[in-house]
Amino acid sequence: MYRVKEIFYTLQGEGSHAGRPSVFCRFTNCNLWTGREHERYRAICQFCDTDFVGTDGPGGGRFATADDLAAAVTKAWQGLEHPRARRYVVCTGGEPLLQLDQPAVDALHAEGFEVAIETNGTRIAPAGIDWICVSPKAGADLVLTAGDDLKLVYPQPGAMPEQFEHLAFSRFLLQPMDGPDREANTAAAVRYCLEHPQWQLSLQTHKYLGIA
Ligand SMILES: C[S@@+](CC[C@H](N)C(=O)[O-])C[C@H]1O[C@@H](n2cnc3c(N)ncnc32)[C@H](O)[C@@H]1O
Ligand SMILES: Nc1nc2[nH]cc(C(=O)O)c2c(=O)[nH]1
Ligand code: SF4
Ligand SMILES: [Mg+2]
Repeated sequence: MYRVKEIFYTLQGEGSHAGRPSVFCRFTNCNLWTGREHERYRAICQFCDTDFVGTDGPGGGRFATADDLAAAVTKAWQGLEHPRARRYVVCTGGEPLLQLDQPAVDALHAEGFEVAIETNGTRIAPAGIDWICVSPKAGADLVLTAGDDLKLVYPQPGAMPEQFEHLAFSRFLLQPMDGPDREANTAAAVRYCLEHPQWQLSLQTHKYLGIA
């Protein structure tokens, strides 16, 4: 059984694929926060910008099999067929690696999707995921130490960029922490990238655009 908060079609807002039309499949639950506001202060990850509790969002639900999940993702895709455009699904959450397993990845591939994931990196991933973005969290053990984007929310006391830049990723990105200090955090991330050109800036462009 897969539990999914919401499934929706939008542009990838973040990271090195920003701007790409994508189905987002947001799994419920996370291992670093319960998702309940009154428990945020004692969570390992306290800055989360996402509601991942329950299965009540648009397109959300409980899917008994991998095929059912893949059918729901397919239903959400709205792009026209074109030889240059592959269907693209971003598995996120919550923490998608609590639920995304090999049958789900295989079923999404069988529906013609390229499969991407946004993960906190505390769990290993099933084989065959086409694009892996790891966003490490201070105070959480990182076990997924290779992938495509290493996207660090900045600043995070206890998770300095230097700790991660030796890992086996194709790109290293700083994403300003959203919240009351977003402007200052954005300025600090810009400064950091200018001084340390192995890092590049990732903005949450969907928030500036006012889209999901
Ligand atoms: C909601 S998380 C879900 C996936 C996974 N649990 C993770 O943390 O990577 C999706 C992305 O949003 C980022 N994120 C969450 N809260 C944020 C915030 N307040 N400011 C900037 N990025 C944030 C995460 O670091 C992650 O890259
Ligand atoms: N547009 C858009 N892009 C995103 N990239 C990562 C997201 C996430 O919540 O994982 C996200 C999201 O929630 N919306
Ligand atoms: S690990 Fe990801 S989903 Fe979990 S609380 Fe942190 S940002 Fe939110
Ligand atoms: Mg988001």
